Amino acid sequence: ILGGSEAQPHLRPYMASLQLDGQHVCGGFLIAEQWVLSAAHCTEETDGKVFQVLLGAHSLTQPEPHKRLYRVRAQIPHPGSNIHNNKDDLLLLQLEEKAELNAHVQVLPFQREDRDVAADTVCVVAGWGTISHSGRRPDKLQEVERPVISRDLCNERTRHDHTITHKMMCTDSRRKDSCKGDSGGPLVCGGVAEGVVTAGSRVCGNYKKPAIYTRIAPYAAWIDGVMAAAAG
Ligand SMILES: NCc1cccc(NC(=O)c2cccc3[nH]c(C(N)=O)cc23)c1
Repeated sequence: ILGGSEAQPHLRPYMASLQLDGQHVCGGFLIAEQWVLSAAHCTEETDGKVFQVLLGAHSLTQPEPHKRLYRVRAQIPHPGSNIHNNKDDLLLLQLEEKAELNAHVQVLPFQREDRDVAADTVCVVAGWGTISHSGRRPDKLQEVERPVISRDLCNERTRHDHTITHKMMCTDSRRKDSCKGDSGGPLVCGGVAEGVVTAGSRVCGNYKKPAIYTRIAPYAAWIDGVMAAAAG
């Protein structure tokens, strides 16, 4: 997160850190007791290794009550996701067991009504991604408020040049922005997850390249279907 501030500890108890060998790789968030939603691009460069999911954390390194690393039973990328574009950039992770819910570990509801969030709506994005252009990584969860911008503005030739579909949304990226390692985290508007951070053009903090999020509502049926099928 560029230009943000340290989150109030455990005020975002849905936040997950997707880790490999104890290293934070991507964000994610708890959508059900045994399920985390993140971004499919997060599995690139992991050469087939399975993530572990850290829940209940504020600091990545310090011991904290209710902080717990969960093994992942299954990682299910959206079938339409691919390495060449940002389409369908969603990843479902089934935890080995149900997460123990408490004040520090909670589910975040996601938007099910497929209607665009109005431009200028101020939303919040949080994560343990880089906090500087030089790639400095934080120990503690960061957050930043960002206004939604219209798809038309985001699709302008000098911005994302008509690559933003109705299943994506954008926020202004002038100075304050999501960045490397924030992918997979939720864009929260009015207490509801409306989008999932996607790396998009990978650029951070440049107003000419607004941040891109995968809208969740268009995928509600896919998410429900995967969870129901796995429940058996
Ligand atoms: N503001 C939008 C936004 C949201 C989330 C992430 C990103 N930017 C990256 O993720 C990124 C940035 C720089 C070099 C990079 N190399 C790689 C990589 N996978 O090799 C990713 C990146 C941007």
